[in-house]
Amino acid sequence: MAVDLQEIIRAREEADCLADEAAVEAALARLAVDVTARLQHSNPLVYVVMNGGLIFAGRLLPRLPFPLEVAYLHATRYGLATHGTLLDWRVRPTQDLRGRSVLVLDDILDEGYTLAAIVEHLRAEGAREVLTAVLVHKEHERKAYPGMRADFTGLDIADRFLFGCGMDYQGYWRNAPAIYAVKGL
Ligand SMILES: O=P(O)(O)OC[C@H]1O[C@H](OP(=O)(O)OP(=O)(O)O)[C@H](O)[C@@H]1O
Ligand SMILES: Nc1nc2[nH]cnc2c(=O)[nH]1
Repeated sequence: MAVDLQEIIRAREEADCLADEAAVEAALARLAVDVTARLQHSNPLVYVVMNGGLIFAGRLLPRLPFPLEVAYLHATRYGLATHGTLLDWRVRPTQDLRGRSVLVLDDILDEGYTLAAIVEHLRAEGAREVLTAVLVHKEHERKAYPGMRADFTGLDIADRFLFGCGMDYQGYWRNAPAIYAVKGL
């Protein structure tokens, strides 16, 4: 079905801004300090979770002043919907992970099933340790397991349907530099 671009533009205009550009920048700066302290001597392999992790990784990685390698994997469970279903692996990791420190970067930990499945897979492939970093932790009690959090979190944000900073609305607005909630969702 063709996308109604006017509706996409209206969604952005009517959205609530829950974290402005300054808040996102400050969160990235904090994350960079914490990730550096933890991983600067670990020669990590950094996995970007496509598509949502793309913008987060592009903004965080240049702030990390130590040697690291970057790779990507692609797993999705939302598609264009606002509710998640089964995880669909589109590109699995291909690197040799045995003995490696791995850092997974994604835009959001919502219910956490995506990150939980990715971490389980990377561990099964022999990674020495798997750490996770997300720009956004969504505040609710429906996590894959109680109290689930990433190892590094940029911002805790309300239980709304979000877009911007890598998160999409109907496939659009991943490019928005701040974090918005769709009106009514
Ligand atoms: O914590 P969860 O409830 O599992 O949801 C989080 C996942 O949902 C989004 O991906 P999505 O499936 O929308 O694919 P995308 O990255 O291509 O947008 C997001 O990028 C995370 O990977
Ligand atoms: N765009 C977007 N993707 C998600 N995946 C899981 N939660 C969200 C969300 O709030 N927004």
